[in-house]
Amino acid sequence: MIIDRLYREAVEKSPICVGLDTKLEYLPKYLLESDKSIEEKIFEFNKQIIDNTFDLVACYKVQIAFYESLGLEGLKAYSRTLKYIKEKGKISIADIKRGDISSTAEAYGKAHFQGDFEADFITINPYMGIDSVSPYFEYMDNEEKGIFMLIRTSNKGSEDFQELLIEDKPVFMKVAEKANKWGKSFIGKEGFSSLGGVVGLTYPEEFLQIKNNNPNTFFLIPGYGAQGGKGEDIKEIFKDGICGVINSSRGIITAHKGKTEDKSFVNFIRQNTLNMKEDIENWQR
Ligand SMILES: O=c1ccn([C@@H]2O[C@H](COP(=O)(O)O)[C@@H](O)[C@H]2O)c(=O)[nH]1
Repeated sequence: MIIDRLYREAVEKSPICVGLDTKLEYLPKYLLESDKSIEEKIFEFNKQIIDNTFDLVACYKVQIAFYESLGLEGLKAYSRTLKYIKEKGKISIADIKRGDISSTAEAYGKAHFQGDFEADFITINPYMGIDSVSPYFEYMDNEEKGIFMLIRTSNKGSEDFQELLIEDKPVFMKVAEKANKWGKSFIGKEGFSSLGGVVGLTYPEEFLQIKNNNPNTFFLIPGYGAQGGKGEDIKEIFKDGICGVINSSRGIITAHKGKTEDKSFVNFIRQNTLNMKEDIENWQR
C-alpha cells in the first residue's frame, strides 16, 4: 500500500515533505529572465529542487493554488511536476483540499488520482461528511492511493470552529475519531492507514492528544519553518517512532532568496533541507 511506501521513505530518508508552493518571485533571476515560457520556468525550478533533495526527503507536496494562480501554464507545470516526482520514484501529495457531494467528489477522484493531475495522495476537507469522503475509497482499495483529511489545521483561524466543543470534546477530536474509524479498512503492513490526517505542528500539545487516540493514523504535518514550528515540537509526537511527514514549503524553497540569483540557488535549498533534517533528527533521539 502507498502508506507503507510513505512510511518507509520517512524512516529511511527523513520525515521531510518538501512543499513545492512555487511562485514566480521565488525563481532566481537567471531563470526568471530567461526566454522560457512560464510553464518551463516553473517546472525547471521544481525539477532542480527535486533533483537536489530527493535523496534526503520522504515526499513532495504540491499546493495546487500556486499553479492555478498562473493559469493554464501553471497547471501544465503542475502536471509535469507530479509526473517528474513519479519518474524519480518519489511520492507526491497534491494539496487540493477538496470537499463536496459524492457526484462531485467522484469527479475530483478521477481528476486527481488519474490522468494529467495524478498524485499518490490528495488532501481533503471532511466538513461535508462521509459521502463526500467515501468516493475516494475505491482508489485506496484498488489503485494504491491515499488521502489526508484535515483534522487540526496549522493556522490561527483553526480555533474558530475546530476548537468548539461537542459533548465536551473539541471538533478536531471528533474529526480525528472519524479518521480513525473510516481509516480502519485501509491499514497497511506498517500499521498505518492510507486515510491519514492533517495536523499542524503549530499546536503540538493538541497534536499529541490526537496522536495518542489515533494509533493507525499517519499525519501530514504542516507548520514547520515559516509558520513557526520547530524540530523540538515533534519530540513527544515522534517519541514512539515516526508517525507522519513534516512539510516545509517557504522554509525550503526560498532558501536562496537574497543570497544568489544564479544556478547555485539549489545549493541553498539543499542546505536548508539538510538543516531541517538535522533539526528533526536531534529531537527524534
Ligand atoms: O493546516 C494546514 C494545511 C495545509 N497547509 C499547507 O501547507 C503549506 C505550508 O507552507 P509553509 O510555507 O511551509 O508555511 C501550504 O501549502 C499550506 O497551504 C498549511 O499550512 N496548514
